[in-house]
Amino acid sequence: MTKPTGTSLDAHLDAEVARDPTLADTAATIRALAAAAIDVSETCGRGALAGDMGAQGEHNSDGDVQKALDVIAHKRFMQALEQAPVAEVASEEAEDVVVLDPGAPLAVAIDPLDGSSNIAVGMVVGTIFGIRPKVVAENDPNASFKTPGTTQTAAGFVVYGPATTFVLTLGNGTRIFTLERSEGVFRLTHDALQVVPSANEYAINASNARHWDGPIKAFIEDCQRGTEGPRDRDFNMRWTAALVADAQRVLIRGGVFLYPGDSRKGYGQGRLRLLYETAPMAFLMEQAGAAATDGRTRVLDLVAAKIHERSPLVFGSAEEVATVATYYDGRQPAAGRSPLFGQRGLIRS
Ligand SMILES: O=P(O)(O)OC[C@H]1O[C@](O)(COP(=O)(O)O)[C@@H](O)[C@@H]1O
Ligand SMILES: [Mg+2]
Ligand SMILES: [Mg+2]
Repeated sequence: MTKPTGTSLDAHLDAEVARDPTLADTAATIRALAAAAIDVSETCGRGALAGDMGAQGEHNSDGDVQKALDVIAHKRFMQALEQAPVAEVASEEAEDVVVLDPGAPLAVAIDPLDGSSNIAVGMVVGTIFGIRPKVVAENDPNASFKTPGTTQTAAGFVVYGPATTFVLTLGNGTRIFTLERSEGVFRLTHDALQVVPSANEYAINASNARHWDGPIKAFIEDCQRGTEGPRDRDFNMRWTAALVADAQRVLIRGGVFLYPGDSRKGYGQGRLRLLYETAPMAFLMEQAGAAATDGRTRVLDLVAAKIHERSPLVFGSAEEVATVATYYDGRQPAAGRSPLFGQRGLIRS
């Protein structure tokens, strides 16, 4: 781990704007989001004392049942973005794009509360955001969100865990800032992260195995076969049910995260949403020397047709992400795989 330098997030943003003055509005927006994140962290930190944060309400646009904390976080971040140079917001918790200051230069995609299934049981949750230039188009209110992830000027996520961390890129590396609660200041603790290219840890919700396509089944099966299979090394598995927690672990110690599309109804493109989950994560990962695809295609090149569009996601150590792609394009030997491979898990080493 790089030694904590203690630089504050504000000082880092000042330095980034000095490096590239076109980032001034992006930096102002990040400052607003960071202030709101501290408030949400306070609420998360009170756990059940803050009330039943997992209480179920309406369904959001993606069909998920909204939890109380989803709505609280959404409202707090929208308040923050009203005070920032932001024209419009695509939020997981709002059906349509929310217009704030039409003349402002930026658009923000946000997952106000990531890992919602963890709320009621007091496990790690987070927030994810991507910032991009506003695009004006006569007949399309969503035009700003119909550009590839490469147009993002910044991306980040917050982890409300044992510590509250603010993970950020403005296109000049990925860094982790940790909240010094006594000061109410985020301070640099992991500078210019570089994700190890190869690692022995994968993250996937293994309960969905029977729903995966052949390449994912084969990739995971080979990880599970360890030294007795073609990977010739043993793997460990983690699944936190919070994308932000898995992403922070991958940034710090490497590994590969997979949320593939599967055969369940509505999961053909997986569970995660391109604009406010996979594209911000992809920017952060690539800026840390890692990779992010939908299994085959670079996530940052993808363009959303709808603001809540889902996309499969594979990210992490670059060699592992590349290895997954070889299972899709048939470069992996099918040797030893029965024609019924995967239906009944016939391979038993
Ligand atoms: O419950 P599953 O299918 O394992 O999915 C877990 C994934 O769903 C998510 O919770 C989706 O995010 P939201 O909670 O913001 O909807 C991710 O954080 C997490 O990686
Ligand atoms: Mg989420
Ligand atoms: Mg969410």
